Amino acid sequence: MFHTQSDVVFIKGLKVEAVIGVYEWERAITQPLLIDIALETDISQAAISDNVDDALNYKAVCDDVSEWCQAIKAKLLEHLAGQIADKLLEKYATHKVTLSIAKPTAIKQADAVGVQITRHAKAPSNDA
Ligand SMILES: Nc1nc2c(c(=O)[nH]1)N=C([C@H](O)[C@@H](O)CO)CN2
Repeated sequence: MFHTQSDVVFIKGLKVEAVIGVYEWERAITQPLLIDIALETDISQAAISDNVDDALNYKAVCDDVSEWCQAIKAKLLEHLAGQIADKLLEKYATHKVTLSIAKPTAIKQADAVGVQITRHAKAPSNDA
């Protein structure tokens, strides 16, 4: 489908404590993650109705993403970001997700390190 609108629901600086990392010592602790999410969606119905049931609910997204990060216990940020983007596209009314996940305490000499990815919903197939 071709999307002409470019409305976005966003979340900035979502803080999650989770098991993350490739080294053995990292598997035994939790570390802070800072997550930014932009979900492209059509907000026009919610803008008219003023009803949260018509909106892509950012509180629900925050709760889900926190739970998924803690459950996945990924080694690489790349794996975690890919899994979360796929789940958001599957569960929510969004056709494009941009997600960045930072580890603010991983590298002493850096404010933060991390990854940013953009994923699109698969186009519906024409197979009957
Ligand atoms: N591109 C990546 N590089 C690294 C990652 C990662 O997830 N993606 N992870 C680590 C370690 O877990 C690191 O955070 C420990 O300081 C190293 N490089």
